[in-house]
Amino acid sequence: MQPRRIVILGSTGSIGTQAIDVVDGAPHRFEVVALSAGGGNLELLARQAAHTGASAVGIASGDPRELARLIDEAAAAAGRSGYRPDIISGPDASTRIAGTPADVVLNGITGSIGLAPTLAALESGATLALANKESLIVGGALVKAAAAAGQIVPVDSEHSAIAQCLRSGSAAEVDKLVLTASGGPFRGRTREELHAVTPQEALAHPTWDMGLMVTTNSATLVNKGLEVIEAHLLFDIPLDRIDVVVHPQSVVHSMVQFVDGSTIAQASPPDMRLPIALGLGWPDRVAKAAAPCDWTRAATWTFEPLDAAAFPAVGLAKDAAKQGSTFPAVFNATNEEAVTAFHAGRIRFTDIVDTVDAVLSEHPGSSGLTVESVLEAESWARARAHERLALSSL
Ligand SMILES: NC(=O)C1=CN([C@@H]2O[C@H](COP(=O)(O)OP(=O)(O)OC[C@H]3O[C@@H](n4cnc5c(N)ncnc54)[C@H](OP(=O)(O)O)[C@@H]3O)[C@@H](O)[C@H]2O)C=CC1
Ligand SMILES: CC(=O)[C@@H](O)[C@H](O)COP(=O)(O)O
Ligand SMILES: [Mn+2]
Repeated sequence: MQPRRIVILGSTGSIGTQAIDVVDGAPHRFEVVALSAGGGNLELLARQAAHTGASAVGIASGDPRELARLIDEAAAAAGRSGYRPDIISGPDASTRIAGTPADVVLNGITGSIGLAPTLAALESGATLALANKESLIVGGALVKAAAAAGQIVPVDSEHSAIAQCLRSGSAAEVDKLVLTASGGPFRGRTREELHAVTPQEALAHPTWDMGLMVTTNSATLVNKGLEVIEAHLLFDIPLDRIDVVVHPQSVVHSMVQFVDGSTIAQASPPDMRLPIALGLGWPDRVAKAAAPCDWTRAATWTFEPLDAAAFPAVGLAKDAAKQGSTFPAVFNATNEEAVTAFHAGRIRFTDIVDTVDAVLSEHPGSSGLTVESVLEAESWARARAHERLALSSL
């Protein structure tokens, strides 16, 4: 059997680098044909290109001649002298790279900037292994309409877990989806105790090592809010039948409760290489993608309710999804701006979700959902967030 041709968007990030690990571990199953990144780490991208032999490499910003020079250097060091991939540069580089002929496109870009690449990957006919949850959430019905049945395979750990649990029952037998949340680094704190937490503390995730945006979103529980919308869109389950439970160990990645009272859960130590490998190989598993649970050692798994007073983000996200149209895009875009302001030291931690709440409550909505209306709502939300954040003080 020929190896599957894989495109990796966001190859220099947490998801992207782990995807290359997965490919390295199963060279008979996968080959990388194209890579893209933002351009913030040209050295790493050049080494990845020389290592994988990808035929095309894209960057959103940065000097393409410098990238070519670094690739030459990295290729010589890797014993691949003369290797010269096509280099594509500019804001639409990942969208163009997403159209490279391939079997699977992994979207590991951060943020709603991933929407156009997601749509381009779907248009190409390849399977879309989706880590970039934001593109599905902001694009909503647009992304779903662009996807053939089964064309989107979730990589997000909770949704990969649910997809695995759903193999044991039909959609009509599902009572509830139950998403687990680690609770983040501030689990157990009151709202008052959250005001003064620092960016450094927010980035100390208890169980996962991830990029800055998703790690911060885990600390505010915005990530879980986004994931409830993501589950609703991926699995067509109504929002009021999607619950969140706090599970600090991050070993049970989510569960499906069936109508007869049975619950099927997926468990494995927290390691994204498992859902990435399943996303690339779907529906087949990749042997030894990650270490399994060690059943010879004592272990305790705990579950507790979410404290919605201290962490209102999940409720806000559900409300935004119920309002529909461009509300989820406004939720996400405002959050992206507020997280950036928090890490720049301009606002307090609790201002992040308060700003999302305030901007959502001002949003007039949009009569239809098109790429243009999403982009317009996002730029309205980003501008409105900036106005509000300028008024916030530490
Ligand atoms: N990390 C994880 O374990 C998990 C992540 N996810 C989701 O996966 C996505 C990626 O997360 P993560 O890997 O942590 O993020 P990182 O911040 O680690 O990586 C983001 C990647 O996106 C690239 N990028 C940034 N801007 C652009 C752009 N304009 N065009 C193309 N590429 C761009 C970056 O390139 P560069 O930095 O080189 O400029 C980098 O390669 C997010 O949606 C996240 O929510 C979901 C579940 C788990
Ligand atoms: C690994 C993964 O899928 C992340 O999205 C994870 O869910 C973050 O953990 P919490 O949001 O549960 O803290
Ligand atoms: Mn997740």
